[in-house]
Amino acid sequence: MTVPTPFWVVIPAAGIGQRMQADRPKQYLPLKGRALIEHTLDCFLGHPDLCGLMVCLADQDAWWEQLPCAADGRIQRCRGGRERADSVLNGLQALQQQGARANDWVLVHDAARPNLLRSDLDKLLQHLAADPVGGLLAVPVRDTLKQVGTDGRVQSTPDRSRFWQAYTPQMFRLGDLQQALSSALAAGVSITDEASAIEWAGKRPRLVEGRADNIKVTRPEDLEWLARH
Ligand SMILES: Nc1ccn([C@@H]2O[C@H](COP(=O)(O)OP(=O)(O)OP(=O)(O)O)[C@@H](O)[C@H]2O)c(=O)n1
Ligand SMILES: C[C@](O)(CO)[C@H](O)COP(=O)(O)O
Repeated sequence: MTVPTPFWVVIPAAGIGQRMQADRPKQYLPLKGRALIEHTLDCFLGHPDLCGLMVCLADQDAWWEQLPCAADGRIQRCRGGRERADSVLNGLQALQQQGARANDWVLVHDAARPNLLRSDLDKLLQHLAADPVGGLLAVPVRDTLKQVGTDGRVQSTPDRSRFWQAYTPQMFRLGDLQQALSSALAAGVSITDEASAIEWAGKRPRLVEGRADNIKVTRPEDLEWLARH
C-alpha cells in the first residue's frame, strides 16, 4: 500500500546541448519517433500525486511550441536561466505563483533524462516522503575510478565503494531548496545539482538507489544507446 505523496516537478530544459554537437538542443532530438523531452514528461504526467509541472525553457527556444505537449494544460512553462541552477530557481519561483507552498515536495528532473521509470519515481517518493531533508536517485559507482593529474595521467585510485553517481529526480521541500539555491548562487558556489546546494546549506541528502539506465543524454553515444534499448 503506497502512501500518497503530493509533489510538484521542475524540468530544467533550457540548455543548448553543446556536448551533443547536434542541429538542435538535445531535449528536442528524436528518440523512437518522439522528441526526447516528451519521453521525460510522460513519466510524471501519468502520476496521480502530481500537483503541477513546470518546464524551464530558453528565451530563444523555437522547438517547444511544435510539440503536442505544448498544448497540455498540465504543463506550465517559465524562463530558463544562464546555468541549470538558475533555471531551477526560476522554476521554483514559477511554481510558487502556481500555488506551490514552501513545505511542498518538489522533484527536479533533467529534461535530458528520458528513461526514468515509474518504479524509480515511486521508489524515490516512498523513501523520502517522511525524510527531514530529502534526497535523490543515485547509482553506486561500478567501475574503478581514477583521479587524474594535471599531466593527464593517473594521480590515484580512490576507494570506489564510497562513491555514487548523482542522478535525477532530486527531491526537496520547495522552501528549503529555494533558500539553499539562492544562498549558494549568491555566494558564487558552483552548483551542478540541487543536492549540492542543500549540502552547502549544511544538510545531508539521502541517496536512493535507482536504475543505472536512467541516463542523462549528454553525448551522441548516449542517445544511440537509448535508441537501441
Ligand atoms: N542554463 C541551463 C542549462 C541546462 N539546463 C538543463 O539542465 C539539464 C542538464 O544539463 P546538461 O546535460 O548540461 O544540458 P546542456 O547544458 O544542454 O548540455 P551542454 O552542457 O552539453 O550544453 C538539461 O535538461 C538542460 O536542458 C537548463 O535548464 N538551463
Ligand atoms: C543534475 C545532474 O544530472 C546530476 O548528475 C548533473 O549534475 C547535471 O550536470 P550537467 O553538466 O548540467 O548535465
